Amino acid sequence: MVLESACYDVTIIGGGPAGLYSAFYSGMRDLKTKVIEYEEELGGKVNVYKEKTIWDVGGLPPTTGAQLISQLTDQAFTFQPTIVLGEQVIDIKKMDNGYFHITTNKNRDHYSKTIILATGYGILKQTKLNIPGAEKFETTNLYYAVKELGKFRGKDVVISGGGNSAVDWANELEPIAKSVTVVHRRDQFGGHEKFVARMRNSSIDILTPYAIDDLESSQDGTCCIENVTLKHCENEQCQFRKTDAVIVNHGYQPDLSFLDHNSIGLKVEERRLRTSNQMETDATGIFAAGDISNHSSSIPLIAGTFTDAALAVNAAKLYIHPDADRYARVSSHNDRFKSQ
Ligand SMILES: Cc1cc2nc3c(=O)[nH]c(=O)nc-3n(C[C@H](O)[C@H](O)[C@H](O)COP(=O)(O)OP(=O)(O)OC[C@H]3O[C@@H](n4cnc5c(N)ncnc54)[C@H](O)[C@@H]3O)c2cc1C
Repeated sequence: MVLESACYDVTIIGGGPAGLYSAFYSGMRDLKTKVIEYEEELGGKVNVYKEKTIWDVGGLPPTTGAQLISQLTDQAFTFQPTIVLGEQVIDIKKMDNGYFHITTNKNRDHYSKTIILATGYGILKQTKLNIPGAEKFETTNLYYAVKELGKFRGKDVVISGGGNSAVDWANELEPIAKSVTVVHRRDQFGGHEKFVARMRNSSIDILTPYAIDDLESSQDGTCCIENVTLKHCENEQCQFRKTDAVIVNHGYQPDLSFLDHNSIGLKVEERRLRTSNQMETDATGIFAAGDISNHSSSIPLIAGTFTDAALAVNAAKLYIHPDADRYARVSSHNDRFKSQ
């Protein structure tokens, strides 16, 4: 028997942009709210690009990832939700009274009338370089994320990868590094056309179709990479680069295993959850927002998470209180702000 006082109206799983905005919006709708996040910090994927400039959130001047996290977190705390950090949700069950029982890897139990899944593509593990012994350089000059741009000032940097991240980091580093070489298996790059064009028209040395084949350690006993061997993917000819830092952006292997084996009817298709345009999943009482949600208008960008979050919270409100207003009122008319 679960005490009503231990039960939340809404439990949001994931503390990235979708989860943080859901927490704010849920407070606006006067719902008792909890956020459960696996990492020890809020912000979701934005934590991997804290120093990158984000240009495409409406109404915000170009903002760093760190600033965006700070502002989203402040906003999420407006109505004092309960925040649980460092816990991975591993199971969700529906109880006889219709409430949800959520279990985490810390053997803790959480109870909720509704759930908003804001897990992104899941817990992210970076795809590592497939070269024996590469891991020993991770404490020196092999990077899977750029947390501090200043570290690369005046350095010869090799970036491996051809997606958004590789292109963005190449452009961000070009003005401050001594040299930037981008190595990619294909001739085509992902990301916004404008940023790919900027990379191609800069001093960045682009090598395609090449891949890193070997890392050579320095002789001074510091366990740093000093040279990289780059192999042509078709004719296998090699090029060599002296380097101070290697950045690898080969994407992520996401862990969404708790949804793969769920007993409540959630359907995962290509690592995303099928949702209606009101953010309902296939399991009644469970809604989704952000990158995890797959609906006809979904867009895997920060701006898209905000609309999803508002829709998911409104749907959760109606699920608990069918007579409630369908939408929250304009924020300046919202009763909750009269006391702020
Ligand atoms: C390098 C890079 C650059 C980007 N640049 C931009 C940009 O410039 N502009 C833009 O609009 N978008 C950008 N994006 C995309 C943007 O970051 C995502 O669209 C956004 O973060 C999605 O937010 P989300 O809350 O849905 O998911 P996420 O940010 O992925 O957050 C999900 C959270 O859920 C947690 N979680 C997952 N599973 C569990 C579990 N079982 N239990 C507990 N917690 C769990 C995760 O730890 C994570 O913190 C970029 C993405 C990357 C990778």
